[in-house]
Amino acid sequence: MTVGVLGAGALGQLLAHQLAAADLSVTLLRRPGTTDRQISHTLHPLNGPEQRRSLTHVASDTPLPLSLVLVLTKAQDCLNALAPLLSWLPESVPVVLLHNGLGPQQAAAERWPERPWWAGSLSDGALALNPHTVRHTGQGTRRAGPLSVSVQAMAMPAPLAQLGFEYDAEVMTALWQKLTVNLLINPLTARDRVTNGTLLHRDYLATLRQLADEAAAVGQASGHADSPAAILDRALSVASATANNRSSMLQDIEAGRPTELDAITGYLLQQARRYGLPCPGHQALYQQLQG
Ligand SMILES: NC(=O)C1=CN([C@@H]2O[C@H](COP(=O)(O)OP(=O)(O)OC[C@H]3O[C@@H](n4cnc5c(N)ncnc54)[C@H](OP(=O)(O)O)[C@@H]3O)[C@@H](O)[C@H]2O)C=CC1
Ligand SMILES: CC(C)(CO)C(=O)C(=O)O
Repeated sequence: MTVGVLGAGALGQLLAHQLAAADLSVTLLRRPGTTDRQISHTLHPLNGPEQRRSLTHVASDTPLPLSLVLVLTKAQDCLNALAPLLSWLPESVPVVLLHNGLGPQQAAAERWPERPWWAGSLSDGALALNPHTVRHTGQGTRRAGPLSVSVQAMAMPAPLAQLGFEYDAEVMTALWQKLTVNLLINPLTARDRVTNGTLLHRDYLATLRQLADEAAAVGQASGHADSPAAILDRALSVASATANNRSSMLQDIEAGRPTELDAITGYLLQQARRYGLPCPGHQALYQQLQG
């Protein structure tokens, strides 16, 4: 059986190489209408020489014997990318949503309630040098866990364990915590066009505190007991560990691509409206970065 990777970008290629290196069969699932073919891909790993592999590309609306699907599109593309695949994929095949941000996970589980949904997050760095060459720029932690109630008794699919994912029974907490990091780092670095480490300068502290306070209030209203201090500390330690990185939102803006703003700040603002909580700091960033 084969693992399907939907989203053949930076992270999708990295995980496809790593699955193939673990002797697992893997197929990159491309947009409908794409011609099926074998393509030579190159991985620049964290250590050691470059690796070349021939990877199979198949259009996502072509039925295949898949045992698992990893979804590595950007958040805003996730539901559209899933629709042609789920039109034929047997309902027993687990699907793992791995994009940043929140919102599409719940939307997918509501739209296709019979599916065994998993979700997770990675803090690796991966940079696509061209459509068939990827550089692994940072080893991160990887967590995944059940999203659907029907999956809660299931063991984690073996390929996830082989990729180094840790099982997390409370995956929504992990996703919330990753969201808070992205909420504090991504919009500010994208607005000011600065590296993550620039946010450690004292000029940013008052703004980061405000963003953490607002996020904590929304988190507490929606069931995440996360304090403003914990949110601020988490973001500052990630900014320090990734000081030279340009956040994914900044990279998207610089490349003229759509950003994941709606699944990050947009998601928080949607929850804030639901609970009647003001979030002027996040609202201002959203307006500055929108469109
Ligand atoms: N890169 C990184 O270091 C990290 C990324 N992440 C998160 O992982 C996710 C993926 O990131 P990344 O790999 O950088 O993103 P990329 O933009 O590099 O890749 C996204 C891929 O999704 C594909 N795609 C979009 N729509 C469809 C569709 N309808 N059908 C099939 N494929 C589709 C795109 O295909 P096409 O080429 O045809 O446009 C593209 O190859 C994001 O949520 C990101 O925030 C998390 C941690 C680190
Ligand atoms: C952790 C962080 C902020 C690293 O740059 C990230 O997830 C991103 O850029 O989207």
